[in-house]
Amino acid sequence: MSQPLRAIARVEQLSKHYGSEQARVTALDAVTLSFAAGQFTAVMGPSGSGKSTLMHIAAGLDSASSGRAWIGSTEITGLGDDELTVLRRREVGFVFQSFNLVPTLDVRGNILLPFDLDGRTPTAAETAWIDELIARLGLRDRTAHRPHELSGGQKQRVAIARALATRPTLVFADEPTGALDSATSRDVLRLLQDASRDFGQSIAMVTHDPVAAAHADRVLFLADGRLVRDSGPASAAELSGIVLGLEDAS
Ligand SMILES: Nc1ncnc2c1ncn2[C@@H]1O[C@H](COP(=O)(O)OP(=O)(O)OP(=O)(O)O)[C@@H](O)[C@H]1O
Repeated sequence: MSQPLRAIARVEQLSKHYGSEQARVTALDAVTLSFAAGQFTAVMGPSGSGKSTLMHIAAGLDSASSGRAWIGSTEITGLGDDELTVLRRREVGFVFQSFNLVPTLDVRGNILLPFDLDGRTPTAAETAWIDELIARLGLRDRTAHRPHELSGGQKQRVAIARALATRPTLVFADEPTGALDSATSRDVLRLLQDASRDFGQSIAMVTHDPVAAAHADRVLFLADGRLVRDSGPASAAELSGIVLGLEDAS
């Protein structure tokens, strides 16, 4: 019998509300789920279903209205800012929809930022890995450019390289292929697959794209702030059918 997979991140009865009484929006409604260690998990669902909110709270970047969240065995709900920052810096990579690049740093400087923030320089092996990331993401001739000199897709690739640079245990990626053409998307998805298959990293990826989600080992579906389906690997056509059904129902 196979062993149950260990959870690398977990939320329990997680709710998030925005606004006050009359204008109250429930972004997450008592969601309980876990991301398994070493797995590539995609999160899909209609626009406004709570995907980004879930990722932000699970990564310790936003607070919950109620419920609990863990990274590994550490409960992050209620953790102080300093402890949370150290945990995130050591264990978590995040690709934001807005890329969040530092405008004054060039591409290499942005990719090296997690090391700088942790007060250390990369080892020789880490430098080799960063060079490989730069090559695989097609950024070799852009390393000395600053973000304002890059296209949207190039900025997104820098954000992905930065998130993977320290080989964090857990990577949260919010629409990591949203600004990319289909060939570059495929390269990024392969990189994420390799991160989980070859290096045991856990990937949680929000996407609207069934072709992207078809690269995952597992696909979670949110609708109206609730987890409504938990699927194993599936084809783009199957995932597309599920998403259309959820959109029709909402
Ligand atoms: N800061 C905020 N203030 C008020 N409402 C918010 C805020 N952030 C998100 N929401 C609301 O919470 C709900 C969930 O938003 P969220 O961004 O998590 O959805 P999503 O599934 O990621 O959407 P999309 O696919 O369009 O990116 C939406 O109704 C949104 O309008």
